[in-house]
Amino acid sequence: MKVYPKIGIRPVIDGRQGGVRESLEEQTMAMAFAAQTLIETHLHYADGSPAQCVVASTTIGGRADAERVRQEFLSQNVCATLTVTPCWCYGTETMDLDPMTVKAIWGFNGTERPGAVYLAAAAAAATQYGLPTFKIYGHDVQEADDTDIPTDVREKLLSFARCALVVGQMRGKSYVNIGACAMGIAGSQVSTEFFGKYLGMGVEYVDMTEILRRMTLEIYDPDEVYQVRTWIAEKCHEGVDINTGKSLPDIISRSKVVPADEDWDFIAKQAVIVRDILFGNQRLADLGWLEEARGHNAIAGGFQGQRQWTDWLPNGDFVEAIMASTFDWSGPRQPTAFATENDTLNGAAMLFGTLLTNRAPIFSDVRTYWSPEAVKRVTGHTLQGRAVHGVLHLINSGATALDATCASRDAEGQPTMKSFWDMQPEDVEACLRATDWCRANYEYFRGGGFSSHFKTLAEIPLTMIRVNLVDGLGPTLQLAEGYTCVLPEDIHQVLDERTDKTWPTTWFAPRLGAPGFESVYEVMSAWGANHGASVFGHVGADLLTLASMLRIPVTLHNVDSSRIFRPSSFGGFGTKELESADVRACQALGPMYRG
Ligand SMILES: C[C@H](O)[C@@H](O)[C@@H](O)C(=O)CO
Ligand SMILES: [Mn+2]
Repeated sequence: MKVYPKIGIRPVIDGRQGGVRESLEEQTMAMAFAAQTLIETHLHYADGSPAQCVVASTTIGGRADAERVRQEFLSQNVCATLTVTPCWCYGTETMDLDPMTVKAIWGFNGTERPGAVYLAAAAAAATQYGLPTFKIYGHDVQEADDTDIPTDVREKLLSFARCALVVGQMRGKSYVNIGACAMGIAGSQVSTEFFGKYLGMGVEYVDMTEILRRMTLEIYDPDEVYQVRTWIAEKCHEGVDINTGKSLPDIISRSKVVPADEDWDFIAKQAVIVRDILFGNQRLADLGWLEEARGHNAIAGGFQGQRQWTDWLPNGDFVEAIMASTFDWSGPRQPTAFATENDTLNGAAMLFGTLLTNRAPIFSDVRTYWSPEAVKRVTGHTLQGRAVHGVLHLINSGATALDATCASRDAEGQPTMKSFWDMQPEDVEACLRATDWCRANYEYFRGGGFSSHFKTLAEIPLTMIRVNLVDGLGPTLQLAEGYTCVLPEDIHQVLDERTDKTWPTTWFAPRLGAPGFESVYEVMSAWGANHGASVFGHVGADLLTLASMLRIPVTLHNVDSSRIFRPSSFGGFGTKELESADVRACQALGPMYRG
């Protein structure tokens, strides 16, 4: 039975019996239950289940109560605690001292009993003790009997809980590393220290030959493979074949060992097998393959592909695109952060984005900066609207979710990218109709295969994310909030056909103005690697909060300082230069799972 990571809610109280404690019991518990209701009715786990909290059975008036509650939480997989109080309490005698929980304290802003004073005292202790804690305190004084949660407090409670549940969902799970390093991409050289010490995850190593072993020994559900093959035939429409008419060198024609008309058969098996490697499949146990049935405890993964696979076998683009999407042949289901070229750091960025938003991730090369001048020169078109300052061409074969077509429609009929549990059959059909599957470019992919091909059809808010490893500093995060842009079809064609025209394209314009965001060109220049992972919405503030929980400094972002929500102790490293304070706080704290 799955024990979901939970938010443990700790109602803390002035322990003085004989009047004070008794007079506060009801209000204190009411705060705890109000916070529980807010979180459980607004947040979801990645599998669509409602978020879960566990409220302490008693108020906490001192260390004995605190320990009793800690014991209660032990069996509940509590990854974070939210301490709530309307009054003065005794800081270190009641605070959560567990180094492995993410912490916040909500001090009620009511002046009859000073909840703010406990908040400040406990936060000071947390700073002294190296237990980073988020402070939550309403802007306006409330009546003591007011059980409503003010909007500013709601937003911080939800942001804290949303990010804390991302931390909890990653903890104990695996990045499944299928293959090795792709084409010398440093992010493709997996760091067990990063995944282990910063995310609390394990790395599972699976050689690409495992896919061939399972194909050869038929370690897959033949009925499902048939279902996939049938679905592909019905739903995956082939696009242009740029190999047609080309006299390919002998080295290429000799390299393609799967006949072209059998590529989809091969790919259907590959898709089922890769999913089974990550998550397991009870059907394999029915077929006698007990070990394979258990999977590798994945929450994310990546496939090397290039080049030792794709130089002779059909590529993994279909597998990667479908894994990242909110649906497959069985209908809507949870998307997976699954990195092409096994770029593990972009896989981590995909994971952060999809767990924070419960939307599908987009994996892209940050391929080209198109200045307005260059677009004018080659097309005669003047970029307008959100593209007016130039655009970044986000494009990569493989792991771009088909949701990025933006063919899905929200309740108002507007283009969007949805959570899988909101995907309607017509959304799935629309995403598939907006995608065609082009034969792989044999010059790149000698083994053939098919690549998803589409363009993002709408202007939506988008946040692009990157995790980098910086020697001497460790992991860092970059993010850029902005918008996708829709270029006139003829203009898109000209620009798209100058590069790999058989892959998915998203035109992206980062929001300018913040330091490092002086121009679209500057954003690309500052970006830490060839890849970026993007998700629907402007989620930069939550990414900053999540990064601070993981002690990963953010070295590029365009989030207004008023939206930044980090543990109060980060302010102890300075309040003027927030970026350097962030770096120093993360360095001082070190990774959460430092062993
Ligand atoms: C097909 C090519 O090798 C691409 O995979 C390559 O240009 C990249 O995407 C590099 O990130
Ligand atoms: Mn790439």
